Amino acid sequence: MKDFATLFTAVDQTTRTTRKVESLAEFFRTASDADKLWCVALFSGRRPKRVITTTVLREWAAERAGIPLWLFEESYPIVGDLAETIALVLPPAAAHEERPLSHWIARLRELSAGDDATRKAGILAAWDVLDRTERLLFTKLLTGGFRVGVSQKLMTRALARATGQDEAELTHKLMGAWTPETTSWEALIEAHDPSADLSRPYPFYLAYQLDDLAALGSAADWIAEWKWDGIRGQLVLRGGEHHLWSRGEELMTPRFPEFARLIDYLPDGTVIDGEVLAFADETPLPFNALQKRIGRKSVPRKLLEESPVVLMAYDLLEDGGTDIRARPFAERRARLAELIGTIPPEAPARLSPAVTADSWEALAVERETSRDRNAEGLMLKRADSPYLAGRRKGDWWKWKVDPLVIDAVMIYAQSGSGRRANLFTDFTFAVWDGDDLVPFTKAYSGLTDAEFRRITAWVRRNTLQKFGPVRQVRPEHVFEIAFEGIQESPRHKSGVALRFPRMSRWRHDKPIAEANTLADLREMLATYG
Ligand SMILES: Nc1ncnc2c1ncn2[C@@H]1O[C@H](COP(=O)(O)OP(=O)(O)OP(=O)(O)O)[C@@H](O)[C@H]1O
Repeated sequence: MKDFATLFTAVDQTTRTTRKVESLAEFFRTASDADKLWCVALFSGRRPKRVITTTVLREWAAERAGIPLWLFEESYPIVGDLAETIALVLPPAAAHEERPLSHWIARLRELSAGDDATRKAGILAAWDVLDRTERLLFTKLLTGGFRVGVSQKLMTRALARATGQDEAELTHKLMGAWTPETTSWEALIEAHDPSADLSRPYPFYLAYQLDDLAALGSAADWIAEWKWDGIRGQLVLRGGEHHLWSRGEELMTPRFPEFARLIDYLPDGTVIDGEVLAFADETPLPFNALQKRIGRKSVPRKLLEESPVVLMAYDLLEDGGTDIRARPFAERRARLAELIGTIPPEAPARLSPAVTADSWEALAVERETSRDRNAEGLMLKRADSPYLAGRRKGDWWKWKVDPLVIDAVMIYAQSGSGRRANLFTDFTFAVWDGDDLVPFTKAYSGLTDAEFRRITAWVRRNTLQKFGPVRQVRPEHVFEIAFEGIQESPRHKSGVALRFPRMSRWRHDKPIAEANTLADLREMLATYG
């Protein structure tokens, strides 16, 4: 795994995006197909299952290093990373065995099937023949944690460079339910038979916050819709099956079993983009109703009755098995209206209606009624635009009524006091600045008691380091932080201070790479500060 270790060191030691892309592209040009496939998998969040708990691993590492456990425990906070601590305390390897990355991952799988004694012997034997960086990587993979400062987007850019394929096309190929166990490099990247994974979604198109209405030109070139307060979903109907994807590339199908009925009404080869919305008596319900159904794997009957959902459909990406994303939005929408028009009202799909007004002023008046409809404002979409991949400025704008929210990553947690002393309730949040997470606010309130209990259990299992009462946690969860105002502040590292920040939503649907950036905060400061 020497070449993968070299790649890891190269991307770990630079913050420069161009260098990272070059190193990754070099790996993709030279490694074997099996190793390239695993590299893509690891950098797109598809990690092998955890083989062993970190507690047991610490004991074995201390034992192998010939040091008492307390000394290992003392070293860990100084190094800051468990796999790195282990790599440092172990005695130098007696021999070196050069095997590819895919070999060591296959070995992990064998070990996870064995009993404790087999695992221990296998892990110690591996540590004995790997050099320091290779051990670090092997150990990271053992504990199921492989986090490096390389986003999926960067990895895809490097892959595009190495293969000569189009980046957006590759983004699409890498989506879906594949794992290195279920596919090959040839099938995934080179041959790419679309029927190989019938569930594969298209990359979601994401919007920007509207900053300058005047720059949009004539209102006649735009289609406005309500910005629904639900969760984004892409419904894929192919091969007689249905799949519902979240924008975080998570399959939500079992959580929303009611959408199975749509197979009876919509033709095979239909892919719809829309909002999953709690909905009763032809009226959207507040987000709370939907919240109850998020974060559970399956849904009891009672909840299905209490919180019924619809797919508020707003775009058609595939029609009769043909990718129609390049067609103008107005045309895709007209076809979507035709399809939805054939569905009886008891089936859970509606067309997101256009909000019509003959000028921006008239539309602004309509927008003021958003809250009464349980909508968050308006979405403006250019009528002749194609459906693009990812967040691109120009064709989709969010025009919210309450724009002061930011999606941030939780990085520190502290327990509360009094009644809440046994719960973690005080959190520090960060936004991205390049590849770094920069803390910018604390928040204490806004979650339900059940959510506080859940996050508390998670914090206990995912503490990276303790600083007195404060725990640094694995950056894994995104929360929407709502606030009343934003000001410049030289006292804060981020340069901004928020008024009355609170957690307005746990964004289970967002991966951390999608959290907001320091640049977004600064833009808010310029507009609302
Ligand atoms: N009519 C609509 N058309 C498109 N997106 C809509 C619509 N109504 C609600 N949405 C939601 O708005 C989101 C678009 O905003 P954006 O792409 O920035 O995602 P986001 O960061 O999740 O937005 P937010 O945090 O504001 O909900 C979509 O992901 C979708 O869930």
